[in-house]
Amino acid sequence: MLALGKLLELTLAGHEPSAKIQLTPDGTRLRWLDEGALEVTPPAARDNGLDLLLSAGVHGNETAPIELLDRLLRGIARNELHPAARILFLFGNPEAMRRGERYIEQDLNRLFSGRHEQSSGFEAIRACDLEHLVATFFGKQTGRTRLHYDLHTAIRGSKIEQFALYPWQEGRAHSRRELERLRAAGIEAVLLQNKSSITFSAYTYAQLGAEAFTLELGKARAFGQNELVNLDLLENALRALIEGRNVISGEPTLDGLQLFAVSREVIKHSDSFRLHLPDDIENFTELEPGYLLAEDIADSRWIVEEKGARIIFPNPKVKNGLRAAILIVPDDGAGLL
Ligand SMILES: O=C(O)CCC(=O)N[C@@H](CCC(=O)O)C(=O)O
Ligand SMILES: [Zn+2]
Repeated sequence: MLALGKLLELTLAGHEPSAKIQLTPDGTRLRWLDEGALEVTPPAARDNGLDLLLSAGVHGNETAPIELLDRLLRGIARNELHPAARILFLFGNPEAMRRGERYIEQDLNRLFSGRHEQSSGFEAIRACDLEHLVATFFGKQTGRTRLHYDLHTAIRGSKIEQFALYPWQEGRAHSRRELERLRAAGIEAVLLQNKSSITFSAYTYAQLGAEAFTLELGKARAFGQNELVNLDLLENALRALIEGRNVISGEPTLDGLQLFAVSREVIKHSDSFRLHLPDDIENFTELEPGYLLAEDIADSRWIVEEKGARIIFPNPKVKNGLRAAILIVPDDGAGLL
């Protein structure tokens, strides 16, 4: 196998490869760009016009998706997988991956769309570098298709194990076709955002015009301990996308895909913030109207008013000013294009 196919090994060891460019026997070019960043270019005759960004490790302890990208890249480097798409493989936070932690100084996934400029330190520099790498990858060419999957796992268990978050941009409708593709890849639910955000997928969606998603793929576990999460459907779908094969067999459908909209983001404003949920509560747990969800400084209270409300990503330990939970409600998909 080509040495550049071992991007994960190189990244975990903190090694820069001596040969930055390598070619597979079928003419696919691998180019190492930076720590944790590798570009794959198919031979011109096979290029189908898709620019595919696959990222994982934006949170360093979310290893199942890191292992998934490692398998895909090794498949390409072994000449077993024959790309028709241009691909950028990214491991977001190499230092956090080496330490097996979510982040080192601050959450990298809250530093995009320029937010890194208001900050300093390790993750702020990396967010800036990632924005440049991605903007360069997508380039200025028109007529190509831009797609980004930012792969994550969640801190806690979930009533719906594999789900996606679909960013938002003023005047732009969410795509039914992209949701059909996700459904075929084993994604069980999609949360449609309704305001801008500072996450990685929100950046590529709103600033670079890509179709972009954060995918949540089970619970975060250490390297080698991910046998409980079955990513076979997603892996098959990604292999098909890479090779330019149709992912969806038969009539595309959204049947079985649950849609949700954000009702409210719960923001932690101070150290007095208290979240009134059991520690082991699962994502997508329903909360009854009238439930006192959280309290914060100056007697502010978060009370559930929405019918059918569910909670995701409850985390009272986030830094002040950041999202400590999301309240979501079922969506009928009427706004899809
Ligand atoms: O389990 C949790 O509490 C967090 C899981 C996680 O890292 N989720 C992403 C979602 C990004 C998005 O909103 O698109 C995050 O919080 O960064
Ligand atoms: Zn994550």
